[in-house]
Amino acid sequence: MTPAARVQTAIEILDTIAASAREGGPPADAIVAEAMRARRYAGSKDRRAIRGLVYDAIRAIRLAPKSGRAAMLTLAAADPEIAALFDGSPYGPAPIVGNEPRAERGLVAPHLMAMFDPLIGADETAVMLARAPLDLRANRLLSDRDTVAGLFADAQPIAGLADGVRLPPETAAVQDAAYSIGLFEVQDAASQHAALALDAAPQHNIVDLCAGAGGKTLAIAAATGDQADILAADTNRARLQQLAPRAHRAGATRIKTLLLNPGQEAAMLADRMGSADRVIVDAPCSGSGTWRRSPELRWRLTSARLERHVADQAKLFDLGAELVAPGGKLLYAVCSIIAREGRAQVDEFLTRHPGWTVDDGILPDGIGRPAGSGFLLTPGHDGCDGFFLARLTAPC
Ligand SMILES: C[S@@+](CC[C@H](N)C(=O)[O-])C[C@H]1O[C@@H](n2cnc3c(N)ncnc32)[C@H](O)[C@@H]1O
Repeated sequence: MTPAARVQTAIEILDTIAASAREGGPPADAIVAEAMRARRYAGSKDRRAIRGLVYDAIRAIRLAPKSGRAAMLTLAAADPEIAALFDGSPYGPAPIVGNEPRAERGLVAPHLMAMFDPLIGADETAVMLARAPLDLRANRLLSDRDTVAGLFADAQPIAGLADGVRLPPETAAVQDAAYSIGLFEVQDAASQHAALALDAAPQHNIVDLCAGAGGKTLAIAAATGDQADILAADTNRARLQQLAPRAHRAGATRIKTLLLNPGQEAAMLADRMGSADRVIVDAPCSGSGTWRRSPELRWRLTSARLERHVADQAKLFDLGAELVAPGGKLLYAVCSIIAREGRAQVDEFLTRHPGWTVDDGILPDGIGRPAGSGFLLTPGHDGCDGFFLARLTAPC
């Protein structure tokens, strides 16, 4: 492909990504992968270049652009080499005419920035779109950190995580044979901290209420030596279905799954009420803590979607509390740096549930910062995804 044809391809892919962000369709990664499959003629250099242009544009622009061309013109305005490729050559983009509209640069709309947790200052926003490293969790059921670190060049231990291994961005770790036999999982340090903050022990009866594909479920199984009984529930069949094969690969044998029907969650969990020693609610959220990895989530964040998340989080927080045995613990987690999804949810929970108390010291020393009644992990302070965590103890 010519360099101009790569730019035109990036424009077409950005058109699809922007439409999908507006309509709540598939994520950017899936769209890019599909676009590459459809363009078999593109070589590996072409693919790398196109992917680079697409993600540079997504990182640069704060809202879903009106068109892929408007997005690429924003990059062209700052990069004469890209501007020169708007040359009207075959398969390339048409020449730039007059005052063609460009997409606006920036992190997110100002009204959304105003909702960030007060701990998020300019130092944090500067790194919220930086490329993230690839974090692994050595699976202690089958391996250990030194063995996993030894598989990769430039592997570093992650501070505060006995099983954490950090690799340079885009290391093809999952292509290593050790992955296919369960020696490690790909898991950001913040998610590893979240699983450990549950304070689970081998004798515990645990519910993971929003288990998804089981990232944290598996970390909890490993932390308890595969001795705890874990119920992994979720309303999303496609995600939950991934858990059984993942558990099998990881050597985790005591995880049961439960597919919940939306609206009937409490009824379907009726026999578990008041009986769990530990419950984790890793609630659906804006994903604003993961913009380094999924920068296009910014384009999906509207006030209406945020309101829906906040309402769902409060409902799941309450349902999680109903499941906890007297004196048991509930971990509330969101991969978000928006205060309403984090510290405000805990404040409101405590008003609705007098008698519950907040646990301190749920993270290793030096990791995270107190944020209201919980803790906030951030890319700038902790070098991991943004995550809000709070652990609460039920009255006896
Ligand atoms: C942040 S994700 C969970 C990620 C997962 N815990 C992990 O570590 O990989 C939130 C999950 O909540 C699930 N969810 C949304 N509404 C739910 C509900 N009403 N009941 C249970 N799960 C729900 C979503 O399907 C999604 O998988």
